[in-house]
Amino acid sequence: MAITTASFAKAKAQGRKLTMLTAYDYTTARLVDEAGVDGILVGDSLGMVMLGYDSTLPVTMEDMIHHTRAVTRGAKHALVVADLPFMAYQVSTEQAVANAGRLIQEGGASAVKLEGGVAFEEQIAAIVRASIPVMGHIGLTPQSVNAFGGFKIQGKTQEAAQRVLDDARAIERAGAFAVVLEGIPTQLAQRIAQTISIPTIGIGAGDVTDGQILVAQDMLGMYGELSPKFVRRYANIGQQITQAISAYIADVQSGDFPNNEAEGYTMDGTQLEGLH
Ligand SMILES: Nc1nc(=O)c2c([nH]1)NC[C@@H]1CN(c3ccc(C(=O)N[C@@H](CCC(=O)O)C(=O)O)cc3)CN21
Ligand SMILES: CC(C)C(=O)C(=O)O
Ligand SMILES: [Mg+2]
Repeated sequence: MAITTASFAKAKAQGRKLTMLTAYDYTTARLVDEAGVDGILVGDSLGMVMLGYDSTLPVTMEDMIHHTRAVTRGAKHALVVADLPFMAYQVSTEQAVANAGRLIQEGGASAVKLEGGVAFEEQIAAIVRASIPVMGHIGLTPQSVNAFGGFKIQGKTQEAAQRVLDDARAIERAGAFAVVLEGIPTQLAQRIAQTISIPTIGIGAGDVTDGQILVAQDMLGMYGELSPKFVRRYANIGQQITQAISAYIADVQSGDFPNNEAEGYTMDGTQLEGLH
């Protein structure tokens, strides 16, 4: 059975931890989906991991739709959530609803995610009114990298923690079905998880949230340019890829690959005699 936003609420009610990972392409979506995660996020982190930018700010709606289409073709079970990129929802509520609609209609996503709480309560409520489920995202919101002066943990002082808690309440009030808590102290994440009734999905927010999310390439050891403390490395796929490619280069150069019996094709030799 396919996962829905109702499955997220049910998991929280039953105390079953929710699992999410990112995917940006068909092949990865299939692998992540077959392993059995509840949700797949087509994150705007694809700008860094897939496109080589040093932040998520250059990512466009066209980028998001292109990758979301690939992921939705590969995901048979998990709920696919797509990020609204920087400037797709900040300018006006009308633009926010229209762009959320494109991720659903053109991308095939089942829900959208946007960063911020109090400041975008109106946008969230309007997208929800258009029958599009919304996931909130607060704390270390990467689209605010310039305002934060870097990818810095948020909510460490009373004033900063109050802002994050107010954002969480605004997101719940606006009708979001879940919220990502990123890069905040575990004690603050616990307070938020106790205060709001919708599922909380943590990344760098400790073990107190209703679920967890990571960037797949981070936990698989395929993307070395960031090493946030919250990433646990479950494999070293990047190293395995480099080793496999080095072996291929050596085999071609030595004449070991290809082997004509194992990896080549033959024809009836008499057919060659007629060639001129
Ligand atoms: N591959 C990837 N993984 C991510 O988790 C991710 C992206 N890309 N792109 C968008 C944002 C950027 N993110 C980041 C990037 C760096 C840190 C980081 O270095 N954090 C410091 C904390 C510094 C402090 O204490 O304030 C760390 O040491 O963990 C955290 C989140 C999370 N997101
Ligand atoms: C890290 C997650 C929450 C995200 O927003 C992304 O991958 O873009
Ligand atoms: Mg994102």
